[in-house]
Amino acid sequence: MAMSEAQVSPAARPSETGQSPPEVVIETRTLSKVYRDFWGRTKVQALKALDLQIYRGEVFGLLGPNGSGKTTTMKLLLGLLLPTSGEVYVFGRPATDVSKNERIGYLPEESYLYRFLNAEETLDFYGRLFNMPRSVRRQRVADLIEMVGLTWAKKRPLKEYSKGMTRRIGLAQALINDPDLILLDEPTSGLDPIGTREMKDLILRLRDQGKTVVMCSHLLADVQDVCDRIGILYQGELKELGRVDQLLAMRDVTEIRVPRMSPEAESEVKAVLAKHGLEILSWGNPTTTLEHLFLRIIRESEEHPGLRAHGRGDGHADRN
Ligand SMILES: Nc1ncnc2c1ncn2[C@@H]1O[C@H](COP(=O)(O)OP(=O)(O)OP(=O)(O)O)[C@@H](O)[C@H]1O
Repeated sequence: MAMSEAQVSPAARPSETGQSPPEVVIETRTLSKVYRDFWGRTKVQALKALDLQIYRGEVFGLLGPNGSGKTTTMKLLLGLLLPTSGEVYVFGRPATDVSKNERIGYLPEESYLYRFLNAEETLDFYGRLFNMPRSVRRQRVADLIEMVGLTWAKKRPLKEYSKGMTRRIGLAQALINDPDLILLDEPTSGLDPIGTREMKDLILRLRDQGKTVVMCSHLLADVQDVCDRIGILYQGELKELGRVDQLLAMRDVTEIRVPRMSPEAESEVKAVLAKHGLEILSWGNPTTTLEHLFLRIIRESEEHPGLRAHGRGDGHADRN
């Protein structure tokens, strides 16, 4: 993700500006989890000696293949599971201290919501669990429904919701208590490209408000798009950790982008490169992303209903 100076997360700032270190929101120290069977025998070592710090105001992505320990880590952070060994601190308190959960919002991989309640009733119910006064609750519910784009369906029972709509109401529920830390398990799963873009924009908005977001996802393009830092788990071990832009940078390749070149300029540039003994690894027009193309077509179709000329593989791609 190309980040402007203003977008750089607090996690990146100290080394660049010499300011005081960022606030640590999550800290795990040699955190391990073993699932045991009925007789107490080791069944699965789900997490092995995880050392991790996550800072205020960053979007952190936890990646890994199926069964690598992502959900286990989330549950340990929430205090839903107890570690076999090691420590977990959230907001400086042990994860088992449930009072810290008042500052956490959690979107599980599958939301278990009451199918016969509508969106308003669902959020009102969760607002009541947080002892929110009626007037505050009413406003918060309306704001969240608007934020996740479900105003048009707010009176429909959740059993009629599509997977994408269910994901949205799940997110609204996770945000009901205006949490400082938001844990999202597969936030974009089941969403169409528009819903995915909206979810990603929402995550970035939460980050810009100073919230901390930790997300697990198999959708790597989404992770690359929104995460400041990632950790990659494999069989319960942290194999890689770092800033996305730094991990993905190809330091031994130089890329230059200029507006379309004239044939004369092209041959001159090629001559200069040859003079310096530089082999051209690729030359041509860059491509846009499929997400960009899809969103542009939908936007244009909304603005101009009716038949659309298609099949333009002729270089009309967006520049970025
Ligand atoms: N309750 C449980 N009892 C026994 N083993 C479990 C339990 N929950 C998870 N495991 C095992 O722990 C390991 C890690 O599981 P976890 O659900 O944390 O992985 P994950 O990375 O979230 O996977 P996925 O991408 O499939 O959601 C897996 O081998 C899983 O089978």
